[in-house]
Amino acid sequence: MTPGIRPLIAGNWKMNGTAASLGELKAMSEGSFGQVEALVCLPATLISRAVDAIGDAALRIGGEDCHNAVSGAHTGDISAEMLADAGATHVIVGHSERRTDHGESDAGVAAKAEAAWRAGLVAIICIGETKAERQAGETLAVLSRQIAGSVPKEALAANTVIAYEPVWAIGTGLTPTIDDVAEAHAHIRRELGLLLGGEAGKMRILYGGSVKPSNATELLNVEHVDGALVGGASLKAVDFLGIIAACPV
Ligand SMILES: O=C[C@H](O)COP(=O)(O)O
Repeated sequence: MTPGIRPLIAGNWKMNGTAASLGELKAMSEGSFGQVEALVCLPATLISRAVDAIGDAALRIGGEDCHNAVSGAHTGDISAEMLADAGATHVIVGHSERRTDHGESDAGVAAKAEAAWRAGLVAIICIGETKAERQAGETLAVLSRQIAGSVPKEALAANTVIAYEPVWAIGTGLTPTIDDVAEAHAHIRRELGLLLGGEAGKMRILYGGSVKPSNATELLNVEHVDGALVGGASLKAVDFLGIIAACPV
């Protein structure tokens, strides 16, 4: 954790969930968050129903991706303004599954972050190396390149969160060593400093990749790990709330 930064535990339901899942979300919203900010990013089909279901609970609701345009001929896409209209407060951009499945580039991710800000949303910008890149010793260089390309230099701590997700740790049950997490997060903080100056010291850097209640405390205790982006373990209230409870604040 970074002194003075309020931790964020963010769920990402990916392509999971129907109306039948709203009960689980309601149970999450009724949990205890303490000093933690809690967010669940949902498929677009669920956002407005989720916002209605949780009422005035502190749990925030976000989207998983947005187009960079306000509106137009982009079949199947959704704009940041539409997400905001549905009640979202955050949106994930540049998740590795989007970069891989939809060929998203660093420049495209930066444009989506700017679209998020335009709509008043917080952009959660994802970066992370593949297994091949790690094995080739390129992890830090990849992170530098992704930060330079995906994080607009106007980013503020108030409207931007960085999520470091080693691609090989997502949904695999594998996590980097604590030393590797510490090295990556310290590197990200340094690179953000070069790009953003003083804002970098206030910006949240999340770790993502096989976070669960049993490993959350150890990961969140690492310097410069200011929260988590959680996939599989965010689908069940008991697991998600377990991660929040494990947060060392
Ligand atoms: O966005 C979340 C991440 O991709 C992590 O997913 P996971 O917790 O299922 O490994």
